[in-house]
Amino acid sequence: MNNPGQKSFPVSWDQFHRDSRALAWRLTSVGPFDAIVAITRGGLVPAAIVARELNIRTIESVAVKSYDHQAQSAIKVLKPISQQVLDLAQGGGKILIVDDLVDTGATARAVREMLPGAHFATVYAKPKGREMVDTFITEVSQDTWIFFPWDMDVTYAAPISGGTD
Ligand SMILES: O=P(O)(O)OC[C@H]1O[C@H](OP(=O)(O)OP(=O)(O)O)[C@H](O)[C@@H]1O
Ligand SMILES: Nc1nc2[nH]cnc2c(=O)[nH]1
Ligand SMILES: [Mg+2]
Repeated sequence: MNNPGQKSFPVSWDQFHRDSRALAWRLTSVGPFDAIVAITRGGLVPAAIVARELNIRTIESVAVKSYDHQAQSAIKVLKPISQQVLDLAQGGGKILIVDDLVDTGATARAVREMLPGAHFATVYAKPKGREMVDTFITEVSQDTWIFFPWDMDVTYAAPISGGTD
């Protein structure tokens, strides 16, 4: 659930797929890329969609945890980027880092430090973190909580005019 006073922006699977495809389209003018690094867990789904669209077969993950539910805590690197992908970047390979969203930018900053020359892309961006991202599709306000389709279920909605059916 979102915090009181916070707006919510629920995203369906269809919309997420469309927005991730739009991100892939935008990235066609930046690539080609030799590898994708997905920031788990939220970056895994857009990374798969972008990889399919841009025909990228080398996909690495980095596990960074910055939130317990909606409370932000210190950044923890639970799984670093493999030496193979770091070597690829060192040797001049073009790396694309993908995440679902940037909020404060703390996660993006931490991963950018691991791969300074990489291109950083997210589907959604909030103003505080926008500067950390090279390419994104949709900006939402800082006081909005984005609900992703994998965090939601189909449920009853009361009529706009009130009542129960
Ligand atoms: O810009 P920031 O303020 O750092 O927030 C953005 C990060 O927060 C969420 O991940 P989270 O750490 O909640 O983990 P998850 O991807 O496993 O849900 C989201 O997927 C981003 O990775
Ligand atoms: N699901 C979700 N995770 C986040 N992590 C940081 N901001 C957000 C957000 O708006 N939605
Ligand atoms: Mg994440």
